[in-house]
Amino acid sequence: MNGSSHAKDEPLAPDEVDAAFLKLVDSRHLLLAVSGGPDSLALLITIAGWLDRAGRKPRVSVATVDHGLRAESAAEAEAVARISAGFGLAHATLRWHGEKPAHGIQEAARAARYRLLADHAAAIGADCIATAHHGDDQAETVLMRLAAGSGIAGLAAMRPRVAVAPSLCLARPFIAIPKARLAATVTAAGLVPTDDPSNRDPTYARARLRGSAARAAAATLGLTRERLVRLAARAARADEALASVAQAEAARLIHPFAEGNGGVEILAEIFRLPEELMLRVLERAIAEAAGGATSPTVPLRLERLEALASSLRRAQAAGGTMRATLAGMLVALDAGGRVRITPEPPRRRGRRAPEKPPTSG
Ligand SMILES: Nc1ncnc2c1ncn2[C@@H]1O[C@H](COP(=O)(O)OP(=O)(O)OP(=O)(O)O)[C@@H](O)[C@H]1O
Repeated sequence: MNGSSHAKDEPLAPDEVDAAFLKLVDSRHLLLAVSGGPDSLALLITIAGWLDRAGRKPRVSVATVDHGLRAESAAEAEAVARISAGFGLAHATLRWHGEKPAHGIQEAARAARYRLLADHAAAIGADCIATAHHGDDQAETVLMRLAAGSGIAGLAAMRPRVAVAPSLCLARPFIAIPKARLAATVTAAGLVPTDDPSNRDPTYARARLRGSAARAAAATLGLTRERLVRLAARAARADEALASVAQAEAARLIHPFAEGNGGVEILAEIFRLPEELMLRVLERAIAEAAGGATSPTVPLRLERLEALASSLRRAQAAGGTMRATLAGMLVALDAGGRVRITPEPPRRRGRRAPEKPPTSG
């Protein structure tokens, strides 16, 4: 599936397509996110072929988001609508009507795009959105995460399939497939994709990384797309295993804090866990204390979590107590080694103190 045994400009073969869509067979209704660019047109073309071959066929619909940022965008959405109709697939154009910010337009457009797609999925009863993120996107993401010194979860980069809401998943069937193979698939089908000039704008981080300097540096180190994609898959595998053990440990060690106002208590056994599991249980406890969530919803910076965990360990080893704040939560270690996490009391107006570093006592 990494395309290594295929020429780089070879269209996707049916068995590669079937392997890519394997994780989507249990979906009831798929919503394809198709911009009209080469990657997502390949998604449209190959899924149509796959539907002809597949035993169990999910219902498939298509949507194009018209961000209204370029003069051609309406015509591009119409072109996708026509191609979809040619394959017998329902298509909707979703327009971004909200206020457009002067700065950070790409980020705002992206957030609007995912919101419009999720709302449309709910409206038509789709249980999964499929995008055409590919191996080149994945390799870039892994490179950025490496450069940022990310942990295992970060190095796993974009997952082939994730739950984004209780009844909605986001699937990326092409995540291990080179971009050139997608373009070749579109060309072989005789279709002409649209060209989005913002993909080459050097002011955007992702596009910047596509710059020749970064690619050359990565190639010198042997960081090929194929290897980076493989690293992400292996990191995802390790991350899933760690997440499932962490979930079991969290269920065992985290309990509601009876006296408090929605806080939680972690049993002292947390200090016997390996560091990585301790961090994950701590993160989950903070998320639960923050909103009763069963999975972490508060994105915490790994460095801050690591600093908190090491302060807690030091204080516990010395038999002391400790208080610290993190992400609006008060974290308190008692002399018995229990860690209680409660929402920080509201600060007095006009006296917003900087977040306190951990203090041990
Ligand atoms: N206007 C659009 N309408 C529908 N789907 C889109 C649109 N733009 C992008 N997509 C979907 O999102 C995928 C990724 O697109 P792109 O690489 O441009 O996203 P991005 O801006 O880099 O952000 P991210 O990768 O985080 O989604 C595309 O392959 C396509 O499936």
